[in-house]
Amino acid sequence: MPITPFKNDMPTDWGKSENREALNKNLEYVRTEFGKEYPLIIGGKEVSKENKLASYNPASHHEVIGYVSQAGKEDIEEAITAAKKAHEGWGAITFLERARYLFKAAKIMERRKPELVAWQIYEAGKNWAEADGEINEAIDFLEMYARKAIELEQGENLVTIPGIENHLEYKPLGVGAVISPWNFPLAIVTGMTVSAIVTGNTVLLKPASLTPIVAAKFMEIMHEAGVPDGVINYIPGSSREIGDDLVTHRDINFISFTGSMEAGLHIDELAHKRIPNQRWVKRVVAEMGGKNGIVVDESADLDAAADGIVTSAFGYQGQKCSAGSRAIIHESVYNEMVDKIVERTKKLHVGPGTENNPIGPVIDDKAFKNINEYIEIGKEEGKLAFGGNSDNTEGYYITPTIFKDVAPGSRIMKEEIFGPVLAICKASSVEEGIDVYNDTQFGLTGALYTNNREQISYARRKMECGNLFLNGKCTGALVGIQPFGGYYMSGTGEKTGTLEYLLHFVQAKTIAENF
Ligand SMILES: NC(=O)c1ccc[n+]([C@@H]2O[C@H](COP(=O)([O-])OP(=O)(O)OC[C@H]3O[C@@H](n4cnc5c(N)ncnc54)[C@H](O)[C@@H]3O)[C@@H](O)[C@H]2O)c1
Ligand SMILES: N[C@@H](CCC=O)C(=O)O
Repeated sequence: MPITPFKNDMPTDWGKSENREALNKNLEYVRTEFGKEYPLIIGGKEVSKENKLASYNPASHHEVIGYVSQAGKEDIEEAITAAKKAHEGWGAITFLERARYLFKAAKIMERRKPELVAWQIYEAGKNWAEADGEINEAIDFLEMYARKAIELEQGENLVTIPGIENHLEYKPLGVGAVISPWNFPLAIVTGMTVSAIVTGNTVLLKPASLTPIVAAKFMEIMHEAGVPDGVINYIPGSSREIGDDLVTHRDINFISFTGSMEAGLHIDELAHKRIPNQRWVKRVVAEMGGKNGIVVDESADLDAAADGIVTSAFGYQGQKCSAGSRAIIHESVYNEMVDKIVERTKKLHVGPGTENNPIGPVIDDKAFKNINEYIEIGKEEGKLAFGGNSDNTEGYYITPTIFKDVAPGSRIMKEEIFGPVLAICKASSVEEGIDVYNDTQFGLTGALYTNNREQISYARRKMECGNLFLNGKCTGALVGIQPFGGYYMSGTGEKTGTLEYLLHFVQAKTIAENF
């Protein structure tokens, strides 16, 4: 079967009654699965532990979604042994053979989409579109990495000289750790894991403790796709208990991490400490946080800019690494823009994702407290223009909150809040606005709204971020269309979904045969 060109998976049309019915049926079905236990999976075997962690519904925090066995140090050893064994066969087959498992998994995911959307809604607190978009992204990663891996098969075209056959081929690194965040519990788990395995490596997957059940669903899909035992070992557990052992283990050759800057830097530092009998310099891929922003010029389409700002700031409650938590607005349209932003935000209803509310709960009690602390800081640093209320009696709800007249260097303009909080400040020109935009440690996503061509060219050169959007929102990058990944303290890596990203997980070997 010839492999067709890559195409992005399409969002579900919720206007169609059959799609709404399928989701409602699955919301009911998934509910009947609440409270189940999920074991570790090591070398294909289920390992149930006494130490279990409950995963809760953030929209209704007395509800347990399920219980997940927690890996201890001994399980890390077992999983590494299983992964090493599995690597003997998996690392030896071709890229094309491995890619076929990804194509198969993409089809299974597509078939199970309404169920996966339902799990996301319950465990991650997403609404329908956010949950659906994540399944699209996971499918896109499977389809894209499969195709990119096939490109690696032929190696590199080398200069030829008579009498010698020269060849460059790509070899896997061996066993690695995949450490994922909670906010994209399917898409990022899928992207990180399959990029590592399609290149011939075997992995230990440590999902985030807040969303391990969606990751268990990913494991089911990869199993159904026929991925051999031991290629992906599922080892949820406390990062405090097992994190350092995993990262420093002599036989872990690479760590693919996505999460906060703090954890990423800790892992990066630890991974590069010398260890006895070291055979590898570990590779660390660390995709980290952001403090993204949108700059608006007086020439911009102000309605489009207000739409973009509100969607970027409050989509998934601002819990995206790409969230646009700052708006930097030209002084001549400042008041008008603030009004437009507030007016749109007022219409965002807060409530559970099951009912498809635009704003759902934040992920847990810790996030709820942290975001509320930032709201208190915001009251000192700016003027509250909207929101500022929260209620955690049933779920962890925070109204989308807007601060205006915030000074450029203030904390809410520089620190990642990871919640529904938008800081707005004034600039006297786009150039000044871009300077303010650039004034953070991060460099993940950014946007400029303007109708001035010179400013567009200026932003192309000067806005320091991995993903720049011109006259568009700064969230929702699509695989293959806007390959994703940041500058500075936002990440070390190449863009996700690309051939270069796959090169993180291989080493090149040249072979010269003289005739
Ligand atoms: N750049 C990106 O592509 C991207 C994508 C999604 C999320 N993020 C970032 O992730 C963060 C939110 O996710 P989070 O709260 O899950 O992040 P986090 O750093 O708390 O946790 C991420 C993962 O790392 C593990 N971990 C934490 N400390 C560890 C340690 N010492 N050793 C080993 N593992 C450890 C966690 O258990 C979890 O699995 C935000 O900062 C967000 O911006 C970035
Ligand atoms: N890739 C996603 C963000 C992932 C991080 O949380 C976006 O583009 O919005």
